[in-house]
Amino acid sequence: MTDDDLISAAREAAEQSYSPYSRFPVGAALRFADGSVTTGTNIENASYGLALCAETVAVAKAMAEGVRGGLEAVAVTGPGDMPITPCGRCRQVLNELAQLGGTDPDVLCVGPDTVQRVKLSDLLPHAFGPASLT
Ligand SMILES: O=c1ccn([C@H]2C[C@H](O)[C@@H](CO)O2)c(=O)[nH]1
Repeated sequence: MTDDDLISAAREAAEQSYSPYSRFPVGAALRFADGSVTTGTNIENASYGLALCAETVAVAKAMAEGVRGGLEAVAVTGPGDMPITPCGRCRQVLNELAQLGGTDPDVLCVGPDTVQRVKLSDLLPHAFGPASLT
């Protein structure tokens, strides 16, 4: 699974977006050390503030299947002209899984023509996480 494959998986996930309110479909794909990939997309709600972001859905799917570590890379895609960077809540949710497994994943923020690669620790420096509670 190359980075391009991961980006394709995120774009494919966005095709299932339920975003009738924002009309802003987002896709996320998580790649793990064993080569497996878990995807997510944003799921909105008539009570607007209850929207679930694509990255959060992907992390929840993976953890509900028992995954607790090995997060190596994350790709996030959106419909706009700019690369999508995970929102603050999603950074925190991604950090939980990353810190649990002792990894600092690459986050591929995907735009129409460009991909910005950043470390999660650069998106969320000085993170509060499970290690903070020990
Ligand atoms: O990192 C982000 C930022 C936003 N969204 C979704 C939430 C909402 O459904 C839509 C517009 O904000 O995009 C995500 O899925 N991930």
